[in-house]
Amino acid sequence: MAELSLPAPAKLNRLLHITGRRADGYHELQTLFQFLDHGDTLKLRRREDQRITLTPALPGVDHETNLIVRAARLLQERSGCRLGADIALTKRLPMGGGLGGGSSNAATTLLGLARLWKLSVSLEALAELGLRLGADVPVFVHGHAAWAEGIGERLTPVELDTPWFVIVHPGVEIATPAVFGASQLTRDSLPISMTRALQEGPHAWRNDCQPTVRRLYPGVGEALDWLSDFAPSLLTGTGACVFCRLTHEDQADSILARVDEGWHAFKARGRNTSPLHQALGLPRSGR
Ligand SMILES: C[C@](O)(CO)[C@H](O)COP(=O)(O)OP(=O)(O)OC[C@H]1O[C@@H](n2ccc(N)nc2=O)[C@H](O)[C@@H]1O
Ligand SMILES: Nc1ncnc2c1ncn2[C@@H]1O[C@H](COP(=O)(O)OP(=O)(O)OP(=O)(O)O)[C@@H](O)[C@H]1O
Repeated sequence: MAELSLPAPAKLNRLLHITGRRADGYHELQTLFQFLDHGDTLKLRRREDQRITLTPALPGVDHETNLIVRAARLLQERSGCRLGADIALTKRLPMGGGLGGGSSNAATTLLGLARLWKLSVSLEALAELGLRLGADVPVFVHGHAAWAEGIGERLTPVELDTPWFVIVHPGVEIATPAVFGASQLTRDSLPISMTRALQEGPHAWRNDCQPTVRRLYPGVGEALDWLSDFAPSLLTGTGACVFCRLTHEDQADSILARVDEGWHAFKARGRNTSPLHQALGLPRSGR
């Protein structure tokens, strides 16, 4: 096998609490991660030399800073592998959308290249490597919906409802550090137990970044207000995407038919097992 075509799915933060800030500036979170059956696609082809090529380039992202290239280089360094890869990316996820596109691209690269290069490396080791690239990478590596704590890397697998979602991107790119650096951000939510969060259920779930993002990016507030007329809506991550939960696909279709021009919107189904892990035929992660 010299070539693989693999999904890099989106994630939603179904709930996001900020419970503190560490000395290094990173925030302590509690979140519920779930995957969507929608995302980018990576085609990976093995090279016999050590070059990593990526097409097309992403606007505003240098080759060496692209998370796909960084993930590939990290894996080469860590494993001592002398192979390379030609990688073709089909980008569907908006950048700076809170859907974890870059992190998911990195995780797909790590798992895909480990398979292509026939490396014997555990998911645990790949998740550790991934954490150096971003707080959201480990959940994509482990591949199961999860309750996350720490900076998002301490994961407990969970089973969540798997409804249809409508996801709206209001055409604003939000840099995660801009939200985490905002002075008004709530940083002192009381930690709750995973059991309590799951018992309370989707009706009670909130995102602590939402009030700050509304204030800083009025376009996101408009999308939230618009979508909330159909069903309770929330921000994912630090935005800019907002989503609502629906029981039937045709409810999603009727919302999509009314979306404003200038907004990008799509429907997707929640998935507790990552489409990446399904594509690779990986058994459920043991943690
Ligand atoms: C908000 C979430 O999307 C929730 O899933 C993630 O926690 C963000 O994860 P990510 O995009 O992978 O973030 P990283 O690339 O690790 O960090 C980007 C920047 O966001 C801030 N950051 C990120 C994660 C975190 N727990 N606390 C932070 O304060 C830091 O300023 C960091 O420099
Ligand atoms: N392969 C990649 N795909 C997307 N963004 C990348 C990639 N490599 C580097 N980046 C950089 O990372 C930034 C964040 O991208 P990403 O799409 O992951 O945002 P996000 O969905 O808001 O992430 P999160 O939810 O993890 O905060 C981009 O603005 C871009 O500069």
